Amino acid sequence: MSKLNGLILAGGRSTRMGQDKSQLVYHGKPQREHLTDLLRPYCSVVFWSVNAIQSAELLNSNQLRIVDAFDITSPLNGILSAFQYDAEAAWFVVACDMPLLTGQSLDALAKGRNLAKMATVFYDSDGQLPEPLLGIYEPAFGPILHQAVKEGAYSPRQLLQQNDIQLVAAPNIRELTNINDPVARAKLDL
Ligand SMILES: Nc1nc2c(ncn2[C@@H]2O[C@H](COP(=O)(O)OP(=O)(O)OP(=O)(O)O)[C@@H](O)[C@H]2O)c(=O)[nH]1
Repeated sequence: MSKLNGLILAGGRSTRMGQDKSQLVYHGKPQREHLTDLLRPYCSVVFWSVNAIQSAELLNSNQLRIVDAFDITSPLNGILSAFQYDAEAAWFVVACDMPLLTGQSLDALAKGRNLAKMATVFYDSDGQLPEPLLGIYEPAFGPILHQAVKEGAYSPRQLLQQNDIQLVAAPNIRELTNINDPVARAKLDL
């Protein structure tokens, strides 16, 4: 079995929130740190997937990070850069903007993992489509992703729909809620 690395997707522009979503505090520490703690039991190492600006801000920190290596603004940049960093690892990917996430969901994904498929992900809240930004991506997904990005296909959901993946029912679909703007954040009971 290939080693499983963690990847916190933190490199988005957070335009709607107006501040870096990965640094918002919901559980006593910045979300990117909180998620690192949650992922650690499943992974040999956990990296933050960051853009160039964030990476420069972290210059004096020893935080493990992978800087976006491609000229696109998309979560796929982060995942592809991770495969470029280590093509033989599998990557347990978690978006930084799911503050309700707990180990319950991560456990369900880890237990539902199918090594013969390219990825193991949950159905999204409609129970129909795959939720791409929380999942385990096997090494076989790397070349597929590379090709897709080369062709300008940047929709992670579409990419999953076109490939052989393992879909798992989320134990608590609420945990997959994205919080993208201050209004949604204010409504959260955390
Ligand atoms: N590494 C990396 N992560 C990204 C990139 N774009 C989005 N993400 C991450 O993917 C997840 C979902 O991001 P979105 O909500 O689609 O985009 P966003 O840039 O964070 O927010 P908006 O600017 O408001 O759309 C978050 O965890 C982001 O940090 C990117 O270009 N690089």
